[in-house]
Amino acid sequence: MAFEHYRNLCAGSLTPCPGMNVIYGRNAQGKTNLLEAVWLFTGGRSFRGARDGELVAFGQEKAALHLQFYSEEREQEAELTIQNGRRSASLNGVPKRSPAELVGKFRAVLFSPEHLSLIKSGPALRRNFIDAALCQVKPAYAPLLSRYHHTLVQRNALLKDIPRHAELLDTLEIWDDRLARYGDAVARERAAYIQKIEAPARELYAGISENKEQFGIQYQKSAENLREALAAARRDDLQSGHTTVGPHRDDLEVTVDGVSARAYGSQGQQRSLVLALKLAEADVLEQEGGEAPVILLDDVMSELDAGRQHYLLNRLDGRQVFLTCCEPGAVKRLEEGALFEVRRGELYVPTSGAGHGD
Ligand SMILES: Nc1ncnc2c1ncn2[C@@H]1O[C@H](COP(=O)(O)OP(=O)(O)OP(=O)(O)O)[C@@H](O)[C@H]1O
Repeated sequence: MAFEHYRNLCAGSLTPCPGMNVIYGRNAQGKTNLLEAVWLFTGGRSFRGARDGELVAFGQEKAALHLQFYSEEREQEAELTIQNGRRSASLNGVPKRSPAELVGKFRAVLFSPEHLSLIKSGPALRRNFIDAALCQVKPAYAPLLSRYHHTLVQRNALLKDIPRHAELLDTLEIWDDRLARYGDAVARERAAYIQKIEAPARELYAGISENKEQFGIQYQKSAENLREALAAARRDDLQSGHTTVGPHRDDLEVTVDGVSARAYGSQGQQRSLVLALKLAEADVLEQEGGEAPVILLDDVMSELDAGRQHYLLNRLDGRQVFLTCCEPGAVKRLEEGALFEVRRGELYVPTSGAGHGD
């Protein structure tokens, strides 16, 4: 992996080992920037919600990233450049029309402290958890989801225009049909993914929690038949100026012993559930894609107690992991990994560590 003028990372490269790669350093040195750069090769956007233009180092015009990876049983390489507020990509020397065309090529699972509030946060984070995973499991899902969101934006604009232009009311039918078609497909894919993830997540949760609690997970649709629900909600939608039913309002319900983990789960239970869901995401990605995804753990170890840290590291044995932390000595076993220190945007390989790189 090589980078140039990416956020505070000036110019350098990282040669990781196939197992645990520990990227450590003090706060605000560039550790997360490095993981974010790796994540961009999944074809998605910055996991911090940054605009593309914000990824270019202050005072520079262009950022460049290069990644060599093994996928589809061969060595591949991808390049990303960010210039004029836009990302562009190439794969094995061939320019792509959009970076989204990289989706499904290089696959990764990201686990960061924000995910720890997955159970108790609002539904948007839970929908995002499903969508981010599903885009990689099934690359055709990404354009479907973006068609749904595009149609939703159009319908909402129309809902706001109709009170001033009554003649537009007839066109609402067309948008309802389109939204229902894409929306039903989005909800179907999400529900199928949740079904797939349930068994591995249940097994993982049993392993982490070491007791016999029953784990359950269910995709909750805001409407069974979206076309009918849109018609029924039309008056409300026209009044509020936005669409009140559809997959953008759906949620994910996680239960322990039959009761909502969000409403009743302890903080410990919620953390174990998130850990189980994230590890299950990696298992499903591997099952479906035939290859193990790369695991990106951003600053998550310090948020987990010793038992959960131990479980996580054991379960990830044999996978390629990139983990950021402030102090590798604080977590048992991390010092056995390849160590990379980040200091003010520069990458160093400590001479006493087991790490290697350039
Ligand atoms: N476009 C940019 N150009 C230059 N520097 C940037 C840019 N965007 C962010 N930074 C700098 O990157 C640094 C933050 O890096 P990063 O988020 O990777 O920190 P970190 O090492 O993960 O720290 P922590 O342990 O606190 O999470 C900040 O100093 C910030 O000012």
